[in-house]
Amino acid sequence: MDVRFESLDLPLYSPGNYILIAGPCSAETEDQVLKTAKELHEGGVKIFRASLWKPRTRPGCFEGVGAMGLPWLNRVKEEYGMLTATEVANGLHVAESIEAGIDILWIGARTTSNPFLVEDIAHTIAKYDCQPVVLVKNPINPDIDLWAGSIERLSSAGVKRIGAIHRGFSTYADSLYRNPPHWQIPIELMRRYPTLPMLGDPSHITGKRALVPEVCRQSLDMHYAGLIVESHCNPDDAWSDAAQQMTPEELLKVTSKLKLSRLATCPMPPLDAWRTELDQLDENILGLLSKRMRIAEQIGYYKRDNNLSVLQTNRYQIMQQELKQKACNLGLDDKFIHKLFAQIHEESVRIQHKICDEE
Ligand SMILES: C=C(O[C@@H]1C=C(C(=O)O)C=C[C@H]1O)C(=O)O
Repeated sequence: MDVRFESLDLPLYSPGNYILIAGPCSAETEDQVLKTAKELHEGGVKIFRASLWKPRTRPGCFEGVGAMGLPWLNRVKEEYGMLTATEVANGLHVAESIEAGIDILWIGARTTSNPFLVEDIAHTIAKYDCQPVVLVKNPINPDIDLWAGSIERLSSAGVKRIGAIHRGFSTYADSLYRNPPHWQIPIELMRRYPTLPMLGDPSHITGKRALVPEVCRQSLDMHYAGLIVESHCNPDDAWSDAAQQMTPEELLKVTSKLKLSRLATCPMPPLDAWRTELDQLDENILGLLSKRMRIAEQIGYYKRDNNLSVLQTNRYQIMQQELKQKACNLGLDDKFIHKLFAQIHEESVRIQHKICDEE
C-alpha cells in the first residue's frame, strides 16, 4: 500500500536537532508530573510524556491515574510551554485526550496488535479537525505486518501526522534486554515507508537504565528522527518500570551529546568507491549461492532415488561446527555465521523437499 506521511512538525531538541520526548513512565501525582517536567524543561526538552492509562501484564499493578491526570498534563503545557504526549488504547481515551489538548498520542505495543482497537482509535482521531500526532509502537511480537497494518489503518482513516516507535519485541529466552530490538524489523519498515519518521524507545528495549545511553546512540545511528525516553524525578520510587527510568539530569547528560545523523545522499568519493566494491562482492556471493543451491538440487535427486532423508543432521552438525571454527579464524562473528548458514541450509532443505515431493 502506498502511504504518504506528512511531517510530524514537532519542535526539535536543539542540542542535537532531533525529536526528544521525555517524561515518566506513568503520571503518578500532580507534584511528580510537574517536578519532572520542570527539570526536563530546564534542560531544553520540549515534549513531555506520561502514561495515564497503563496496560499491565498482571492484575494488581498500578494501572494509571486515567483521565484524572489530564489537567496535570495541561499544567505542564501552561507552565513550561511543553507539548504533551500520552498513550491511548481505545477511542474513548483518544476523545478525552484530544479534548484535553494533548498534542501527541501513542498507541502501545499491545494495542497495535489489535486491529479493532486501532480502527476505533483511527476513526475517532479522524473526526477532529485539529489532529494530534499519532505514534505507533511496534507490536509485542516480532510481526512487521501487524505494525505496518496499524499504520496503514490510521492513514486510510485520514490520520495525517503518523510516526512509529521502536520499543523492541518480547522474548521468552533470557536476554540482556527486556525487549530485544531485532533491528531488522524497524529497518524493513523504514525500507517499505521511506518517509515514515521512526523514534527509538530505549527504555522499553533495555528495561535497565544503565543500558539506555547505548541504545539512544544506536537509535540515532539508525537514522531515527528521535527518541522517546522515560525520565522520573525519583526513579527508584516510581510506581511502574522503576528500573528503566532515569532522572532528568542523568538523561540530559546523555541526550545533550547526541545528534541527528544524516543520510549520504550526495556523491562522497571514498564511500562511493567502497560501495562499488561491496556491490561486486555481493554479486560474487550471489554467484556462489546459486552454485551451492544447484549442487543441493543434484543431491536432492540423488536422495529421492536412493531413499535418503532430506535432512542429514550429522552432516549439518559437522558443517556448522567447522564453519564456527573457520569464522573465528577469519575474525567473523560466529553467531552471525551460524544464523547465516542456518538460513542457507533451510533454503537448501526447501529445494530438496520440493524435489522429493515430485513424483
Ligand atoms: C545438502 C545436503 O542436504 C541437507 C542440506 C545441507 C546443506 O545445505 O549443506 C546439509 C545437510 C542436509 O541437511 C546434504 O545432505 O549434504
